[in-house]
Amino acid sequence: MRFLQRPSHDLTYSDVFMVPAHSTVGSRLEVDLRTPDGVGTTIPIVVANMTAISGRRMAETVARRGGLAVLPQDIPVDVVAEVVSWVKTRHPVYDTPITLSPTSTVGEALSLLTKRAHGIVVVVEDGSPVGVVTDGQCQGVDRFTQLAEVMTCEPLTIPAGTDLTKIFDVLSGERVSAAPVVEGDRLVGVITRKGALRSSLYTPAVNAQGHLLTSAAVGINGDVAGKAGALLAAGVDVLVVDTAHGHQEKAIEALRAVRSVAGAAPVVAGNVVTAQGTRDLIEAGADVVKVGVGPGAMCTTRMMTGVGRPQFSAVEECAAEARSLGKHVWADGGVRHPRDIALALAAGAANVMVGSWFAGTFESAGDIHDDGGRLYKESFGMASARAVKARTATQTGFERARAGLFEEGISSSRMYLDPQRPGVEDLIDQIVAGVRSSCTYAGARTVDELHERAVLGVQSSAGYEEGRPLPTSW
Ligand SMILES: NC(=O)C1=CN([C@@H]2O[C@H](COP(=O)(O)OP(=O)(O)OC[C@H]3O[C@@H](n4cnc5c(N)ncnc54)[C@H](OP(=O)(O)O)[C@@H]3O)[C@@H](O)[C@H]2O)C=CC1
Ligand SMILES: Nc1nc2c(ncn2[C@@H]2O[C@H](COP(=O)(O)O)[C@@H](O)[C@H]2O)c(=O)[nH]1
Ligand SMILES: [K+]
Repeated sequence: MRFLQRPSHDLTYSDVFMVPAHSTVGSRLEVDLRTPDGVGTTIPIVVANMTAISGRRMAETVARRGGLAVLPQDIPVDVVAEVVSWVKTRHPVYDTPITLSPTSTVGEALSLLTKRAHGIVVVVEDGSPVGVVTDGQCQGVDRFTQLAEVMTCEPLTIPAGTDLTKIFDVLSGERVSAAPVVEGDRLVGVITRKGALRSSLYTPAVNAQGHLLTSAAVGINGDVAGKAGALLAAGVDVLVVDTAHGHQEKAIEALRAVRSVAGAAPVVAGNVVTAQGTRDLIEAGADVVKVGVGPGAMCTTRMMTGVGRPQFSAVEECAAEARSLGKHVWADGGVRHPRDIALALAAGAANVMVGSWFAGTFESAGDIHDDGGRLYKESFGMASARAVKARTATQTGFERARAGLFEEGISSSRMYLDPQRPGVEDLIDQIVAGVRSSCTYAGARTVDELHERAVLGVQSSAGYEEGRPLPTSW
C-alpha cells in the first residue's frame, strides 16, 4: 500500500480514498477473498463479540457464507458449549428451518418468522414437512388460529443435493422464494432462491472436520486458562482474548495463559493501536492482534478519555508490524459501509470485525421491536453499564454498582433493520460485492494483493461527501 502523498496526521476510513490502477483482473468473480490469517474464513468478515449481536443464528449464518462470529465473553461456558455443538450440526448449504406443528398457532408463527430471513415456517409431522406458512398467510386471521387452517398443504420440496441452478429455476418457476429441503420425506433444511445464488458465490468457513467454524472470547480476569480450555473442549475453533486495553500487563499474562492451553487453535488478542502493542501481544503468543480503540459505534472511550487513534492509521501501523513478524491483524470497529472494509484490507488487515452494523438484522441476538412499522433491535456496548452489570453478576451489589460507574459504552441504542437488507446475508452480499470490486479497481486477485497494490489518497470532507449517493435531487 502506498499514499499519493503521505499525510503527517492520523486518518480515519472516511479520510481516505483508493485510486484505480491498471488491472488484469477481468471479472469481480476472479477475486478470492480467503483471508491470509489462517483462521479459515473465506470472506474477511468477523462478527464482533457483542451480546446484542453475536449468538447462535448469527454464528451459523455468517459461517455458512465464509465469515466468523465471536461469541461474547459474558456468555456462560456451558451455554457457549451448547451453541457451538448446535452450530457444528448445521448444514453448510441449507438454512435451519423454523418448524411448528399443524396445531401450533399463527401467533407462534409470527413470533418466530422474524428470527430468520428466509420468511417461512415449515409445518412438520413426524419429521416430515406437511405445510408451509408465510407472514402473508398469518395476516388478517386470529392469532389463535391453528396453522393447519392457513398453511399451504403439500408444499413444494427440494430433494437434498439438487443442483443450485436447478433449485433457483424451480423456485422461480413456482413463484416461491423459499422451500423445505428433504432427504426422502425427512426435513433437513430450507433453501431460498437467493440462498441458491449465494451458495454458488460463497464457500462456507469450516474446520478440519468440515463443521462450520466457531469462535468465542475470554476476558482477562479470573481463571482465564481454565475458561479457554473449557471452550476448546466444547469445540471452539478460534479463541479471542478480549479487553479494552490490550497493551497492559494483565492482558499479556492472560494471553500467555490462553496460549499455553490453546495448542494449534488460533489465538486472537487485543485491543491495541500501536506497533509496540502489536509486537508485545505477538511475543506473548497472539497469532492475530485485534486493532481499534474507540472507533466502535457503541463506544464512548474517546469522549470519556481522549484515548484512541483514528482507525485507518491504527490498522496500517499495526498491520505493518504484525506482517513483519509473520502475523496478522483484525481491524475492529467503526465499519459503517463496504468501503471501510476494503480500506481496512488495503491498510493491511487480514480480517475486519463488524458489530453494530449487524445489530439491525434478523439474525442478531436481540428481540425485534416495531416502531410504527419500522423494525428495530436494541443494541448496547460491551463496556456499557448494562453489559458491566451482566458481566459482574456474581459480585456483591456494592461491587457491581461501583463497576457500573466506569462505563465506556452506550447502554441502549436502536438499530433499525434496512427494509432492503434486513438479513445479515444481505449486508454480507453488499460488503462482498463492494470489496471484490475494490480489488479489481486495484488490480488485485487476493486480500494480500489488495494490500500490496492499493494506492491511497487523503480527501477533504467535501471529497467524502461527493462520493455519497443522493436519494433525492439537490
Ligand atoms: N475496542 C475498544 O475501543 C473498547 C472495547 N471495549 C470492549 O468492552 C468489553 C469490556 O472490556 P473491559 O472494559 O476491558 O472489561 P474487562 O472486564 O474485560 O476487564 C478489564 C480489566 O482491565 C482493567 N483495566 C485497567 N485499565 C482499564 C481501562 N482503561 N479500561 C478498562 N479496563 C481497564 C480492569 O480493572 P478495573 O475495572 O478495576 O479498572 C479490569 O480488570 C470488551 O468486550 C472490550 O472489547 C471496551 C472499551 C474500549
Ligand atoms: N469503548 C467501547 N467499545 C466497544 C464497546 N462495545 C463494543 N466495543 C468495541 O466496538 C467494536 C465493534 O465496533 P462497531 O463499530 O462495529 O460496533 C467491538 O468489537 C469492540 O471492540 C463499548 O461498550 N465500549
Ligand atoms: K465511537
